Amino acid sequence: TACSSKYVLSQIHPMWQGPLAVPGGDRQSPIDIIQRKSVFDSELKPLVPDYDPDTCQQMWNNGYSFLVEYDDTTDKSTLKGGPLQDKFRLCQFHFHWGECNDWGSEHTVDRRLFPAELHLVHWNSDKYSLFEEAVMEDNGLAVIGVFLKVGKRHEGLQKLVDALPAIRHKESIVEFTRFDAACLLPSNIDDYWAYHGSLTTPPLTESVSWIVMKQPIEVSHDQLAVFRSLLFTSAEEEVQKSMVNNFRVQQPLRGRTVRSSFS
Ligand SMILES: N=Nc1ccc(S(N)(=O)=O)cc1
Ligand SMILES: [Zn+2]
Repeated sequence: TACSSKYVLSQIHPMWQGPLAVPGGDRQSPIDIIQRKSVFDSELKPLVPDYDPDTCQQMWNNGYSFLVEYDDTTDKSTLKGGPLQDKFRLCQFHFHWGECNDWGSEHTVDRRLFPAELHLVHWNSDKYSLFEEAVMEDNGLAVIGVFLKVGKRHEGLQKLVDALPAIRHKESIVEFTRFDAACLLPSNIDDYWAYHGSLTTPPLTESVSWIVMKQPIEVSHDQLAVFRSLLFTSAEEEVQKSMVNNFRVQQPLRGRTVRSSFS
């Protein structure tokens, strides 16, 4: 298959015929993180995620990825610390992945691609009252990126994998409760890179404080295969398209500095 050869992703996947770069955008995401060019910042504090599993509500297929959505009407599931000055509320998490294990992540580390990447999306509840407001503002959002690599089965992920067949098609939704998003974080959350960037899907707004974990989490080959059983297309459409390669290509750094919390 294309995955066996080192075939360059020359064709732009249908979903990316949209605006590949935002005109005038000079802090777009994702990026390649060049380790030797990142700058250690001793001021970076430990991250403090504090997630309440009771705020987990539903899981749905939005035609780009699948989202696990949290009740963000109160400060029950929050993130603070790290590079952040304010308190941020967890609103959803989702993933990006490839058609095979050779690629799929959005960020890369020294050009290394991972088979998938988790994004935990939070908005600044000290400054704004809705995600929709925060998404337009500088430092309105904080997204934690976690790389997935193929290895042992991830027990916490399995509850989520078991629910995926119920949302195969675009716009399908299923109740999904009592899920602790913290179980998807790596054991070491003190080592991360921090930089200012954007959403990686439309509206591509430059409002994100990115926090990319150094340590990947391990998931099994079979768990990733279930991600690939999802569809971009709704039940009504004649031609069904597998939901794979739902990642954006790396964007120019444009002079930004990537800070590291570790030396
Ligand atoms: N419209 N909401 C969005 C939220 C997060 C992201 S991402 N992939 O940057 O975390 C993209 C869009
Ligand atoms: Zn994402």
